[in-house]
Amino acid sequence: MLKKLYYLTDKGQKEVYRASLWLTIFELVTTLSVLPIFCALYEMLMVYTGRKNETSSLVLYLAASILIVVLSFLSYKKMYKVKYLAAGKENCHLRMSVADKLRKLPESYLSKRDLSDLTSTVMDDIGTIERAITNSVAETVAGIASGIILIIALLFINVKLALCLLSCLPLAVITMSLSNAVSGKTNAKNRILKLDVSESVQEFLENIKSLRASDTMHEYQKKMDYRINRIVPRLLLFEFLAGMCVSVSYNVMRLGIGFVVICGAKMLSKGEITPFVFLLFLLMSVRVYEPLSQALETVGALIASTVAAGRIKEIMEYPEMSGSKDTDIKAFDVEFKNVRFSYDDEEVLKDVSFVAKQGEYTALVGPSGSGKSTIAKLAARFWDIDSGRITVGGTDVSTVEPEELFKYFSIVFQDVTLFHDTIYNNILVGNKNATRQQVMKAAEDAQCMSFIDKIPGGFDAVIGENGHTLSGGERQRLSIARAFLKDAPIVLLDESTASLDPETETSIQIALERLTRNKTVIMIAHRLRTIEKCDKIVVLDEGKIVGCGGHSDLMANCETYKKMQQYQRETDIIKETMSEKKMIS
Ligand SMILES: Nc1ncnc2c1ncn2[C@@H]1O[C@H](COP(=O)(O)OP(=O)(O)OP(=O)(O)O)[C@@H](O)[C@H]1O
Repeated sequence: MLKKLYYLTDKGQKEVYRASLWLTIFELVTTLSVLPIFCALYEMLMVYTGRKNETSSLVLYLAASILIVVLSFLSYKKMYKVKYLAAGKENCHLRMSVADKLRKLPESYLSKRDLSDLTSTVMDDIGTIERAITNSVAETVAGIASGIILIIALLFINVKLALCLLSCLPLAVITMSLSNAVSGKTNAKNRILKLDVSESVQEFLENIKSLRASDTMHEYQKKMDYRINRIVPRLLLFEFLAGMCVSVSYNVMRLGIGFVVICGAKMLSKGEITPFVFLLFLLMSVRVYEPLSQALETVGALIASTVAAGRIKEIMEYPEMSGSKDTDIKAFDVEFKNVRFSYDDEEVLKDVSFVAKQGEYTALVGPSGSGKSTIAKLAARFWDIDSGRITVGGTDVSTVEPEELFKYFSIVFQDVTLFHDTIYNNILVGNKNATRQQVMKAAEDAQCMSFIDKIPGGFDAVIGENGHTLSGGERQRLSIARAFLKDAPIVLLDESTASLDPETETSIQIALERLTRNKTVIMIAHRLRTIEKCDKIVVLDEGKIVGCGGHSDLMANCETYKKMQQYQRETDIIKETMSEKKMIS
């Protein structure tokens, strides 16, 4: 059961149960530890009141006490070791499993989930599960088990007194269950609010430059303060209510001790029980509640951990994009046949059909939002399509495992993702088996050396989170270097030279020509100048293909393309006029 709930390994589950067993032994031994002292005191009292002649068993009680102390130490040590080792290992295993699963999930899932939300699941929810394994599971199991064993023992000694002791237990359990149910729901709501706060902080940090530039920093901070302040009273109320319910149920449960005192005194006066039994019950009543209170307390944390486990479950059970790993694609024409695709409910590609041939350049052009980047991503199976077929060398991409398919693609997107690592390792992402020489050659081909040479540390310089120490053009060149290193047969270029100055752009274009020779190239470019020589230009408008052919064909037959060319010329004239004015002034 635990294994299913917390995604434990077989070994992890066994270890948690072992820890629970050792803790139960510890609880029972701790409870028993008062017995030899009690018996010794009772015997001394008997001698003092003249009911017995001498204290014959004191040495025996002393030996029992020592044995109990040793047993209690050993069982606690064993429990501690097993529990913390298991929790550490399982935590590590779960994080790796979630990361592995996220890697296999389709973009359709990842794009729906907010980054803070996913981070919170990977960090906080797994942390909650680790705490549940470390602090709650063994405590709850041991609390309930040792509580039941002690109650059974007391029932054997005297049923009536034992029932007096337990009389308030159902009420305490109901109070605690209610509190747990309420705090479970409140906790879920609080998490949403906490997430909202962390999202707003993240958004603030990411957009700090834009906020400064637009002079809206103060207003934004006010909104953020509001979001943070909104959550504080809720959290305080939650803590207060949870604490109150716990203390009410403790006290309700402890009312049973009062009943034992009243009922026991009456029974003693009537001679129904001996003073020994009465005193034993008084002593045990206090002890019997310890494990039960502990179980009631930790069961709340366990319930809270099931919410976290539910979120992990959602990720772990989300269907992966499956497919064969044993594909041997030999030809690399990329073909779209009657492809329809929607993000959520909105259809963004409507019956798209075209072939990007191996050894040719196929350009995708069209107004912003017409679906160019979506087509490029679908070719590499970032999403699965609604209907139609996308094939690479005749193999339907939906039958190929995404990571296997990815081997055939080199991709340079507009939004470059870099890692907080060295320049060298960032290029190595393209092909982790490449030699240092190959990495350096790729960097040279992508025109990276001009800036790498100037950075202290060169290839081994760390470039910060997402390469924030580099300019847009430098980041883009690193991503092109990765593509060079990968040298895959299909190349997707999405505005790959958009952030480069004209001089670097020209030299990269030359290098890209070398990279893409004899390959299937699908390129997206807003500047039509860069695609006029392409073998095929696919013109898109609102998700439909409205023209397909060479530049001169399209100039003759495609209105959308003609209009785009006209806009491009007008933009070029405006730019030229502006730069002339700049030079004159
Ligand atoms: N992850 C997403 N979730 C929902 N809708 C999306 C997503 N990505 C893109 N879209 C929408 O799909 C449509 C096509 O987007 P796409 O990025 O493919 O267009 P594009 O032609 O490449 O645009 P641009 O030239 O501006 O980059 C747009 O309406 C866009 O808002």
